[in-house]
Amino acid sequence: MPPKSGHHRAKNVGFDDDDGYSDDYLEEEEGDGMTDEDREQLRIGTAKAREALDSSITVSDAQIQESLWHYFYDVEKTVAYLKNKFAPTPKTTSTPSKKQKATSRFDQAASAAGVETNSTPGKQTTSHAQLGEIQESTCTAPSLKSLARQCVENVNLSDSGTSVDESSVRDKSLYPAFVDTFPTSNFFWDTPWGNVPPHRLGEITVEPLLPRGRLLGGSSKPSKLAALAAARKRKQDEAKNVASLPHEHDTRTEADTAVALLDRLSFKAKDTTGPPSIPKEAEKKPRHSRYPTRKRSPSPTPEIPKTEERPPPKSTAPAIEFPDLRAPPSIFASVLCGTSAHQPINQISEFTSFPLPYTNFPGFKDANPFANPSPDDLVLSAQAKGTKPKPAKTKKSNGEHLAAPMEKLAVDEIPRVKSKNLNVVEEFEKSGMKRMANFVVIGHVDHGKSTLMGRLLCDLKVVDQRSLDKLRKEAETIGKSSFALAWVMDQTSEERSRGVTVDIATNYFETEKTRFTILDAPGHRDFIPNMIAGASQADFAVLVIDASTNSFESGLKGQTKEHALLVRSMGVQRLVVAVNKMDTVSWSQERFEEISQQMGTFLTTASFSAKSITFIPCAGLTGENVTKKVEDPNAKWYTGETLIEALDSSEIAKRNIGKPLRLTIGDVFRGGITNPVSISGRIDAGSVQVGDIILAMPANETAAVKAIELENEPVDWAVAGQIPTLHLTDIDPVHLRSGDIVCDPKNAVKLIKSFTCKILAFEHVLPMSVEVFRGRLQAEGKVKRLVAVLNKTSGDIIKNKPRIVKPGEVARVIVELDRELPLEPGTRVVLREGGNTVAAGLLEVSI
Ligand SMILES: Nc1nc2c(ncn2[C@@H]2O[C@H](COP(=O)(O)OP(=O)(O)OP(=O)(O)O)[C@@H](O)[C@H]2O)c(=O)[nH]1
Repeated sequence: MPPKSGHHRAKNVGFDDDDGYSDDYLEEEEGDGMTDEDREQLRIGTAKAREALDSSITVSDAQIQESLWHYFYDVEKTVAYLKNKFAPTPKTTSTPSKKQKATSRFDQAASAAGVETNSTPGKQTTSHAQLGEIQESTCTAPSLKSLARQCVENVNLSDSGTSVDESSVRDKSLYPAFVDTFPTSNFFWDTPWGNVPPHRLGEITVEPLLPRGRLLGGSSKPSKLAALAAARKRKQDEAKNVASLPHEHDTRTEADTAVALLDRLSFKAKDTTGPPSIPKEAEKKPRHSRYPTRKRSPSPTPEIPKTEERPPPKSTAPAIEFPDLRAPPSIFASVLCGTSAHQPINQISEFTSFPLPYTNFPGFKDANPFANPSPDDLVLSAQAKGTKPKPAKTKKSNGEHLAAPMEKLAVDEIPRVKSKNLNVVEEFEKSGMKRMANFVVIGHVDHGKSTLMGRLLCDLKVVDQRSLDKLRKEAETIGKSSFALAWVMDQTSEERSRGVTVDIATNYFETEKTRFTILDAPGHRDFIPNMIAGASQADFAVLVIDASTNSFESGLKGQTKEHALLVRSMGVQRLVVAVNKMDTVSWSQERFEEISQQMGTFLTTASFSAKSITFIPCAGLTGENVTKKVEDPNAKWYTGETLIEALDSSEIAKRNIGKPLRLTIGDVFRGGITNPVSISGRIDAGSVQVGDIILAMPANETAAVKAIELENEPVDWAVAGQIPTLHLTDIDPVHLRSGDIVCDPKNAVKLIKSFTCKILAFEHVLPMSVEVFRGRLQAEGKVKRLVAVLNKTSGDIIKNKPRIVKPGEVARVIVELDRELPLEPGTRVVLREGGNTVAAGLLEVSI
């Protein structure tokens, strides 16, 4: 028969079914929905309870019935409750008048460390409606099956330690000792995290005895039905246990059970070595006279005992240890280290470390992993045996050890580049190398000098066809296709864009007899100094003349004559005259002979020997008669040499290899990574080898020759007539300029300010201001005095102290410089005035 009333329904409600109830539903069922059977049981129970109660106890029927209702018409329970509740005995101090918030574990720990807790006094009334919340917070430890049952009944027991309203305490009389002596806040007090002793491990399968709310559904307040159902279930369990226990007192048995549990937990409230937070006042105040042996555990206001007064803890007696304020070790750390670093060794037990399954194996316990050498030790010892180090040499004392490097720091004059000390003259003779010739290409602007040299290099395969095709394409791009061959020599962007040679361009080729160095000079008058620099390095000259109509004539008025005179005044005796662009005049024999006659007359006037002059008709653009015979039918009249044959047959002046080093710097290169300072120039006399110390003049600074390159190949030495590149060390680049003289420090060039010079006059020469050129070396000066006019051939004096020297005359003059220059007898100099060359000559004597 299904229950009809709420009471019946509550009896059949399992805990698990309670989740579906709400307070609203409870209120609705608690109306006057009692059945007749309920009313009859209440009436009979009331009569029996009235009989059992003493007359001294004043209680109303309604109160009796209320109790019967709670105890499911159990008269005996009801009477016990009513006696306890309404007995005239004085009220105990079990309920503090002031409700204070209990001290949490943290606060107790803080108190133990001398930190006052911030207890917040306040009233907190716990009602039956709050039962679930309280129980949830205090009795959820799964290991305390029986304890949880107690918690269900002791609704006034809270973690906060706050006593509840007197009227609402209905079960306190049943378990007062437990309530007063074991606040759950201390339950885990002596249990370090991760080191729960086995006997305190919880049983996960414990049935929930309390109605759950909140997260598990339902109301946050436990329903009355749920509380009654729990109480009924507890009653049934008690009935089973009571049968096997002495029948002295039911509640006492329950309390003893709790005491036994506390003993197992090593909880000694009476022990003087107990937790310092236990106040003595609390020990003096028994909560319930019926169970006076149990003391309440920490009071709300713990008293901090003085450390010095506390006796030393007995190691044998289990005691509650207040945790250190420092954070306990993690499980991982506990497994690794076994225990906290600051825990006393004598307290290390099996509970202080996380037990691992294999730790109980006898083999593991007896194992001593550090008894034998480790694998690393074995390997190291084996290695030590295999490669025994040789006995160390006796080390020098510290003083000797430090003295050795100091000796290396000694300053000496030995160059860092070691010289091979070669006899260069012998090396040169033994080498059997081809004769070497440097020629300068001179002539008026645009007469075809660069084009002619480009043709020569291409025909001699110095420049391959692919490179030439590339140059042609690039020249076509900017509309200067006719300059493609000239670009073989003119390699700077400025020269290519302007179509004009600016500086000396150097290139190399060789024939069967000779290794040639080309010095392509600029034809424009603005670059005469550069032309002079090139001419100063030349053994002979190639004068290029444009055979086109009017070009030859304009050249005579321009740099054709000037260049010829300059090279002659600088010592050049051999001259090859290339009558160029013969294709433009259809290889006219008349034109060629006209030019040859006019130029021959002029050149002989300029002190060139007729037999030292060779005229070659050619066309550089087409390549006719450059390296191969001309095939044009109009040129049948010419049966002479080609240009290359004329070059190869040129006589070369004797080298002054055995004399002291004299090198005219043609160019200075700075900033290379491997070679920070390099110079190039013709060796006028002497030789140089790697490791030599040289002297730069007029800077008067020495340097070491680190390396030598000749025609882009490294060599050990170089001799007069060659134009090497010297890589230097131990000198600042500021001391090296184009035109300076590099010489042997032991036979240095002197610096002079005035000298006697035999000149060939190009213009009228008077005592006058002039610019003095020695190659690229240049200085302001003046013709101070005219000494004499000389015979061109014999050099005899024709006239002393002339007032003027006419063009074409040879004279001896005294030149004075504004600054000192490295000059010596035999040096070729050029005198220029206002951009015109007025004379060139040979330095005779320094004054
Ligand atoms: N028709 C013809 N033109 C030539 C010949 N040689 C050179 N040219 C042209 O003459 C022009 C000038 O030639 P370049 O070689 O630059 O003359 P350059 O004497 O080197 O000039 P600078 O070095 O500036 O003094 C170019 O346009 C050439 O194509 C030739 O044999 N025949």
